[in-house]
Amino acid sequence: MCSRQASSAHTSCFLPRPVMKAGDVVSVFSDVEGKCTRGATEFNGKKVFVGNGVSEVNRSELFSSDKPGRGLAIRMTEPLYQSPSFDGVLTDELFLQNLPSVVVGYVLGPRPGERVLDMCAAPGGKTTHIASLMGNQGVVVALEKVRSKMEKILRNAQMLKLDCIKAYCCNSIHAVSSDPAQEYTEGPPFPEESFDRILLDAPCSGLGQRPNMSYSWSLKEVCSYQPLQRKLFTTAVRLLKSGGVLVYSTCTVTLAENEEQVSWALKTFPCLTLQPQVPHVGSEGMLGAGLSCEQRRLLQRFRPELGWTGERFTFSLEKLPQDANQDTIGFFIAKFSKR
Ligand SMILES: C[S@@+](CC[C@H](N)C(=O)[O-])C[C@H]1O[C@@H](n2cnc3c(N)ncnc32)[C@H](O)[C@@H]1O
Repeated sequence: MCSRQASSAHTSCFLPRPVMKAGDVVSVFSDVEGKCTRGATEFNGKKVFVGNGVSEVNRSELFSSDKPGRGLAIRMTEPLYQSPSFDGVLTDELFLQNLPSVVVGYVLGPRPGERVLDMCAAPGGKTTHIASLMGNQGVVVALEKVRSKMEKILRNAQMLKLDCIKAYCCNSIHAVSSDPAQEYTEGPPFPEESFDRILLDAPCSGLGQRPNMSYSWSLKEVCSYQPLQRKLFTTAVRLLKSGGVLVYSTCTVTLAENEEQVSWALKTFPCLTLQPQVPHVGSEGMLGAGLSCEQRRLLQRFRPELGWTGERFTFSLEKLPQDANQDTIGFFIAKFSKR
């Protein structure tokens, strides 16, 4: 951040550099490459303006302690992005999610008493939503490859008092047992056809996330997700009961990780059929992956372009504004049933 007073003082040789005090009007920038050192008084690196605000603290309170800063430093008065902060609000009752992620839970349509698998679950936003849609009745198995992230799911489930969630640290590619005699056990690996519903909220290139100040991945990294997603998808199909529902979602915008995956899935697994999604508030799937118009209409794509009109809307799934999909992160949802 930089003090507005400070920037005008830069033009004078005679005034000492003013030090930011509580109550000063300041401009806030994001340090795109993470190169600004703590407490630096000048910075010529890459930065992006995110808005203006008023400092709640003196500069010394921000930088003189050894500990990382906590609490509110700048009260934003002119933020560039309109999203309000829900940090720390009703943490034992709410889990903040973006609109497409909430839609995923409804599209999966879990019912009380069912056995549901969330294959890539941390930090558990969708897991906890699914469990609450089930009224905490049945089982939601949440798998996550990274142990510390899996522990976060457990903490979130505990905080929201959702004890039907069972979380395990597991590479979901290997979550299906190769032993045909294997019986269902609480944790992985599971026998084939173990679950009524499966969510594969796949690891992806994340190009739909916003605000995104910079993107430093190589093309090779972006392209690495398609094969990984196919391995996870193959396991998902094996673990799904006949008559079960599989939802595939990503928070990216590439054809390769979205429509091309659907096209591949329909060819590779003739037992799968695309299903209509309720609610359907996104736009249809993109051209270019060999899907028919009818198939593309069954998909849901959310667009990451800034579409903010300044109007506020009250969230209600029955009455979403027509252009709800224009002010969300980029996201993709496909729903399949298995014969
Ligand atoms: C898109 S995020 C999931 C977000 C989550 N569904 C939610 O709504 O909170 C993908 C997650 O999958 C995990 N992951 C990646 N590869 C995995 C694998 N092979 N098996 C299990 N989890 C994996 C990542 O560590 C990451 O936490």
